[in-house]
Amino acid sequence: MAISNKHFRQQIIEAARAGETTTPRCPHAPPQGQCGGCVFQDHDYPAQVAAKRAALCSLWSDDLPDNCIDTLDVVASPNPFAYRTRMDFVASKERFGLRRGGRFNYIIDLHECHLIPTHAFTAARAVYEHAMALGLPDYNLKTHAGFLRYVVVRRSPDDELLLALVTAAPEEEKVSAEKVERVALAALEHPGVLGVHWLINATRTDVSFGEPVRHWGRATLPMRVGAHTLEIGPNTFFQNNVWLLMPLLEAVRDAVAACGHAGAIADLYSGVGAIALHIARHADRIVCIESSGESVRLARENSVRAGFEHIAVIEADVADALRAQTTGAFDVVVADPPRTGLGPEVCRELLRLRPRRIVYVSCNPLTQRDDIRALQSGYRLVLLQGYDMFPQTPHLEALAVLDVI
Ligand SMILES: C[S@@+](CC[C@H](N)C(=O)[O-])C[C@H]1O[C@@H](n2cnc3c(N)ncnc32)[C@H](O)[C@@H]1O
Repeated sequence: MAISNKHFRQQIIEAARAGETTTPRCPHAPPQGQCGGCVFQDHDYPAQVAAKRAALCSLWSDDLPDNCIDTLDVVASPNPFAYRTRMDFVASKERFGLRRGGRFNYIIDLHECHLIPTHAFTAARAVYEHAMALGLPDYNLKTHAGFLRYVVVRRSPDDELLLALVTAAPEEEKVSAEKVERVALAALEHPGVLGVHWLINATRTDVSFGEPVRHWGRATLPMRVGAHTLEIGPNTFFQNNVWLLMPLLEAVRDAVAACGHAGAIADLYSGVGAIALHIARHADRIVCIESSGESVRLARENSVRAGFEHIAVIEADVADALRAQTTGAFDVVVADPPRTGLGPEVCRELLRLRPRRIVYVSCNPLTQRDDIRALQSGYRLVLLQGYDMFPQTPHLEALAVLDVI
């Protein structure tokens, strides 16, 4: 049955709302508030996880036998609050916060947010207030006038912080630069803040990334994950849930290790190398493929710092890089694509390359299911497990393991 992302999310929301109610921790969360960041904070966390499990089972009901559906599980987040490693707060029309559910241009002015620790929210809000006090105008999403677009806070498992002011191109460069510097230097005084970036997004596109202009303090944030520390930058991706990060990486590592020591493993969509470092001991050679230049540079530095000389990081589009490989080039492939999934082209290349095992981490179960269907002429699904990386929201992550037929 064809199902849209919207329908899938709605299914989760409705099922969670059928569960036990509880008092939301945050006054901005529904039903009292209208913040779109948390959709069902007023419902028990176990009911949220059960709703995600039910939606995953229903999604797979046509493809898997009943006994597999019965054992399908979603791993709960050990803590459903203060879990995020990144929050992107919008600054617009004298408001600082998140969008109202379903409304692009209506920002809920937040005075607390429980998806990140209190000190992380306080530091981000202080940046906004200081910028406003200095007369750096926030950004109007409709007219595109103004300057400060987002305050982004990245947070490590050790609760250290890297902040970014994402702005439009300044009209008066020198005056704006001086004011941004004052905001950044004051932000560095907040507990846990290691560094502050100024990023410029001069386009009309509403994204919370930008061209790095300058930074104060540290340029990167150390993310200590298990035995390794990975440096991340202001524009790099990192897994979003500090509490489930290690369980997910361990499950990926176990799925890789179960194949025995490999000659070569490909880590597709490798980011700054979080997965590569955790599976490094299980192969003679790891080939990471990643399109973001900033992530590629950091992945190389992270591998060297971890003492691994057998990790190569290729800056390329995954489909292009796979096309250049010969059949049998990789014993195992790990893939962790963006929400759009692998897509038909990458699936075609994987069928041609025929790795023994594909370990597929996904933040979009719908595209993951489509990709697995596209791979079924050469692969059978041997494990599927949900991970609630995004409590209080209708999103979930899923890990699939496929073996060659
Ligand atoms: C979901 S993240 C996974 C990152 C990494 N595996 C981790 O665990 O931190 C997806 C990554 O794929 C990269 N990416 C997106 N499209 C790509 C493409 N077509 N080719 C290569 N990399 C891509 C993004 O820059 C991002 O780093």
